[in-house]
Amino acid sequence: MHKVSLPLGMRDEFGMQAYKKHQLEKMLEQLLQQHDFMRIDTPLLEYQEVFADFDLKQRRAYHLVDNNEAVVLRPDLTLPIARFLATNNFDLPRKFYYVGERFKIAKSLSGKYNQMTQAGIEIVGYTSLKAELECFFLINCLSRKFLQGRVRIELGDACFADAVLDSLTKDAALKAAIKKQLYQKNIPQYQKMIAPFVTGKQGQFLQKWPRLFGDEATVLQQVSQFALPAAAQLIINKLERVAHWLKQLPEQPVSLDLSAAPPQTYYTGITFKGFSDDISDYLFSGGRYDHLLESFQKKAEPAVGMGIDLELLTKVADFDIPKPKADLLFFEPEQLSEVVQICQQHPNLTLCLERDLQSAQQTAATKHVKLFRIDKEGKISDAT
Ligand SMILES: N[C@@H](Cc1c[nH]c[nH+]1)C(=O)O
Repeated sequence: MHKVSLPLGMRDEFGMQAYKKHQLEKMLEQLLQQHDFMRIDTPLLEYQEVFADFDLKQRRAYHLVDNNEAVVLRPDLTLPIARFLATNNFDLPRKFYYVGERFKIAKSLSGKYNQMTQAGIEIVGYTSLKAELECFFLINCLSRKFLQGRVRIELGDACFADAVLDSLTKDAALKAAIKKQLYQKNIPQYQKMIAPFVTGKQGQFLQKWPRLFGDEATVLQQVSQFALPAAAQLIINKLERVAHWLKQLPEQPVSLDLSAAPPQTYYTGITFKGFSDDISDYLFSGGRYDHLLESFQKKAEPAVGMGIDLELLTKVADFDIPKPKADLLFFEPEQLSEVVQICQQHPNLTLCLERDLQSAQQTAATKHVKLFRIDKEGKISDAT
């Protein structure tokens, strides 16, 4: 007998949950098509090199070998799209979307699956913050449509930490170590590392930094008390402007987090996450990545994108799932041509496969639907 269990982190999807995810995908696709996004499907398997510059937790990717070349099951969908853009001569700017599987070996006992369906968008070729605003506009649409407007948008900036730390030291290793402790909110270690700087100009800010997250107005008020290095202050000004624009969206809570790690190492500007306070993981995550295409081609292209966790959205989305309830058509095998005609005329009929009429009637009663049969003239009559 063969094994019936699945490899760790894998699952079968079926029934209502699978159907709901598919419906959600269709609705999402409709929204994105309406907003002029073009679909891209890239393969599941890519050369390992595609992900190499950005690590992307390669230790947690599925590594395979194809003709002596190292390949991986894609752990991210943005890098394959960057690879795709570098090899196809598209006129830019342009907006793309995708829906597909990504594979990442989850930490053991985390309860997470290793294969997840992710949807996402990539807006390529725009330097303006309007590209970020389109992401927020879409999050807001989806939040109101599926989550009663409960999605909070949290803003950050991938360059903020460096803008602060560059004013303290040139020591790259020290900067990396401070960031690591800050991002992990490992306060005792963080305090130890910033100790040499607390009497300096940024001292008070450094002490407060790990707690600078939460409602945007509160964080902006707190941060306004510090004299930040010029580069960091410019980022704060930008975040303040964006937060102000964002608040024009209906039912849209906004937060700031100045002490979180950027969700991906390829981000170069504003980063954001969308989550609902009653769910621990985030549903949306994205940012600007103006240098990513340089890994694949000579020319850099400005770009902004976001991933949408379709699994989580399926779990928490609240919407009426259209579930057609079809009546049954009982037929004899020699009536197949009549079946075709009748089904064309009555699209709400589905084939009843029971051998005899009595079993068909029982099935119809159990399913609470009507039963029809085909008479000698090829007409349908009620046989419930
Ligand atoms: N690929 C990113 C999301 C994203 C899309 N575009 C830009 N960022 C992620 O999985 O977190």
